[in-house]
Amino acid sequence: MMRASLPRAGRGQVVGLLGGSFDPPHGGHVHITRAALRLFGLDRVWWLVSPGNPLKTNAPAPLAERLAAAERLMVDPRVTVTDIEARTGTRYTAETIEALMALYPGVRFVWLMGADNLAGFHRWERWRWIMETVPVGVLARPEERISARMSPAARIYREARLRGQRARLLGRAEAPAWAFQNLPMMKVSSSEIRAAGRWRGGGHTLP
Ligand SMILES: Nc1ncnc2c1ncn2[C@@H]1O[C@H](COP(=O)(O)OP(=O)(O)OP(=O)(O)O)[C@@H](O)[C@H]1O
Ligand SMILES: O=C(O)c1ccc[n+]([C@@H]2O[C@H](COP(=O)([O-])O)[C@@H](O)[C@H]2O)c1
Repeated sequence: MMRASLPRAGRGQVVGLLGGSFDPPHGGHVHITRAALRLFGLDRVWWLVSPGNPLKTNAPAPLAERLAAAERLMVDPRVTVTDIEARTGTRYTAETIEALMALYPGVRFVWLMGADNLAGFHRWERWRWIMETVPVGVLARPEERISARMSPAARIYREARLRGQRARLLGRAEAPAWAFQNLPMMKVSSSEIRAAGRWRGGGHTLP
């Protein structure tokens, strides 16, 4: 079931995009969203609840259940939970960003992700295009700081990193630009919650 309308954004606004399976959403997602708003100079964050991660083989719980859980958890007027990837029919992040740029001319998008995703970012479809097109904000995640910092993406784009206080300029920066933000970390993940049987939507596997 899809949402009735697309999220709104005005020209010149800076919108952070947090893509994820959110299977289920948890406090770590809320924590990094608030940190990103504060630290990267963002006006809004949209949670892009993914119909399915292209690199994951297990199907997530139904999209409607994940959206509903995300809306219950993330209550902040600056944050919108959206199923926009189901509407645009895009799965790969590069395609999604392309579609959003066409739908929202004049809006500045920033891609957000946890450090675990920076570590494997070079395996994403057209990842260099993403780096060259939108600023990228990376939030520290337990046990992932070193692998993220040593990753091919971090090494190749070393010069484009905004360090320290300059991370606040990320939202207005021209790509390539990225920032790695250390913050008090929350050791929580969707997989742990599913493994503990605390998510009734879990346990779906692809045929
Ligand atoms: N505790 C956390 N700290 C920092 N980043 C996080 C945390 N939890 C999730 N993220 C980031 O949020 C985004 C969406 O995460 P996702 O929905 O895949 O949750 P997850 O907990 O990583 O799921 P799974 O355990 O199934 O891989 C990703 O960029 C991920 O790196
Ligand atoms: O575009 C890709 O190649 C790609 C590969 C892996 C993950 N992603 C995106 O990264 C986000 C986090 O994914 P996940 O499954 O770790 O929650 C989500 O928006 C995915 O669509 C994108």
